[in-house]
Amino acid sequence: MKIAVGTKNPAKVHAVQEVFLKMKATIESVDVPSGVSSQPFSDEETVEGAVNRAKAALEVSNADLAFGLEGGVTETPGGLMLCNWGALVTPHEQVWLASGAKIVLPFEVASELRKGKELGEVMALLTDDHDIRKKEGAIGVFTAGRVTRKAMFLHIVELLYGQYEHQLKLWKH
Ligand SMILES: O=P(O)(O)OP(=O)(O)OP(=O)(O)OC[C@H]1O[C@@H](n2cnc3c(O)ncnc32)[C@H](O)[C@@H]1O
Ligand SMILES: [Mg+2]
Repeated sequence: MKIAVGTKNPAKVHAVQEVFLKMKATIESVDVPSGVSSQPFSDEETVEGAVNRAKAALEVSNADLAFGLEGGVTETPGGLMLCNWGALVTPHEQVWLASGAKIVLPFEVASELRKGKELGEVMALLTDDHDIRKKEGAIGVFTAGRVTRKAMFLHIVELLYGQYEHQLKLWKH
């Protein structure tokens, strides 16, 4: 089985690799456009980015399954929240969706984003680590390392592949 993932970001690629570790699968990571702004600002825009990435990854790789994973933020009554979405697409044009855990961003971080800065930039300045988005990410920093960006995406990939497996079981009956 060949699986594609529409990003080169190791926090996302490693999440997919870990889920398929015990299966005979080859994972191909491909750099594809999200087709949305570099800092998505709603659940709708973030999920659209995930679907675009998955479809583009499938197209360039000819894989059996393709994942698109996208990070963004969304305004809520409790404040600006981190939001993450994943999409799984098949060559039969089926699409499954799943979202990740959400936390409210600290006010200072939220206000920088509302001024138009990207979360990646803000987090790089805050942590003095240019590559923080490829490592524990904002969610890791603000949860004292308990839930890293990879762990959060791993959960999304499990939710996606689990839905696909459930569908396969129904077809066999
Ligand atoms: O290479 P890609 O796959 O694009 O990986 P990315 O880190 O840019 O991730 P997204 O495009 O999905 O995220 C959209 C924006 O939010 C930033 N971002 C999202 N989650 C983050 C996190 O946990 N820590 C730091 N930056 C994050 C990211 O740098 C972008 O500016
Ligand atoms: Mg990006």
